[in-house]
Amino acid sequence: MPQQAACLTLTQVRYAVGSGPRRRGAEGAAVKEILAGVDLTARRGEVTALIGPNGAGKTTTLSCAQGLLRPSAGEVRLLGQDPFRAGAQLRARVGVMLQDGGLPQSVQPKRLLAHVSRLHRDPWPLTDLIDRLDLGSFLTTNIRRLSGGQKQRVALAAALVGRPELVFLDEPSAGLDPQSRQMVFELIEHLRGLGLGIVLTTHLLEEAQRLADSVFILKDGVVVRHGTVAELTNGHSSSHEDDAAPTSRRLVFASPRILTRAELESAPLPLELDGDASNKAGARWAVYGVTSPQQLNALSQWWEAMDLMPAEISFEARTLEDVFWEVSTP
Ligand SMILES: Nc1ncnc2c1ncn2[C@@H]1O[C@H](COP(=O)(O)OP(=O)(O)OP(=O)(O)O)[C@@H](O)[C@H]1O
Repeated sequence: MPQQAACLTLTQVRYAVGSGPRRRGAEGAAVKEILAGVDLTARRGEVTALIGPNGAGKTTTLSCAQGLLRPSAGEVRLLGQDPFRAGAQLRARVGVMLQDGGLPQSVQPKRLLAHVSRLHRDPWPLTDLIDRLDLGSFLTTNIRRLSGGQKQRVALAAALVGRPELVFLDEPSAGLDPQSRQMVFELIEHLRGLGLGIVLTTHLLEEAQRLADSVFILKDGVVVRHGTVAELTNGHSSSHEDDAAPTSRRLVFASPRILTRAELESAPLPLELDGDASNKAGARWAVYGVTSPQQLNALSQWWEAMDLMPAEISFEARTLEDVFWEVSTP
């Protein structure tokens, strides 16, 4: 498949507080580097997900990408322009949905959307947007009185009403119930089909795994891994830290009984409870880094030493969540 055109590129973007071009003269100011050289490309017709632990710099990256913050160094090109210097014309081509919604509180969604719609030359037909996001039942309720999930959907509608070429979504499905989340997923897939570039941050790794064409994992202000979900979960990352990426799948076994601390400590390879399971009879344990028959043998000897016959053994493909944990754990 031919590669889609880039709609956003960040090249070695740095952002520091307590320094920066305007404050260079302020001697002795403590400098905190929040972004330490972020490289990122987002393409039209693709969903690009930015994931990473709290404080990794995701929101700061989006703010630099949108031109809300001026990087201390590096380059941002948003639809071919520098977003920090660009005028209203560029802003009209970009939709932004902020993490806290950023909505006026004492307005009804209907009035807000009609107002935003009038600001654009070729707005999305409001009836269609209202239908797709199921806003009909609370269109005339003041935004202040809406639930968190309803506000999220209004914020998403406001970001889309101008038919942007690129949309930034900061945690678009945070706080949504499963039904609303599904609605938002379907809308994002629809937007991708229309050829929009979609850049989103999320803490929901299933969401990134399901939606994203391209994933960037940020940690301590740098991209530590990036690639498609398949590339990342197979251990092939396009990042410069490639060499450190493990290439194994994980082995999962079900233990017929609780494992003692001493038994866990004597395991030949790192062991973790699978998902949100607890250490009980029947619990599934994941073993990472099984890449050779020798390691499999060591594991088997460990089971023998503990007189433990697993109720189930399987190799499973790694998920984005596994990759995330590998990257985020110190
Ligand atoms: N203006 C500022 N002054 C000082 N520190 C800041 C400033 N802006 C952001 N930070 C710090 O920079 C780090 C990155 O913040 P950012 O909001 O970009 O992270 P994030 O990945 O979006 O986090 P979260 O997942 O919690 O939303 C945090 O430690 C934050 O406290």
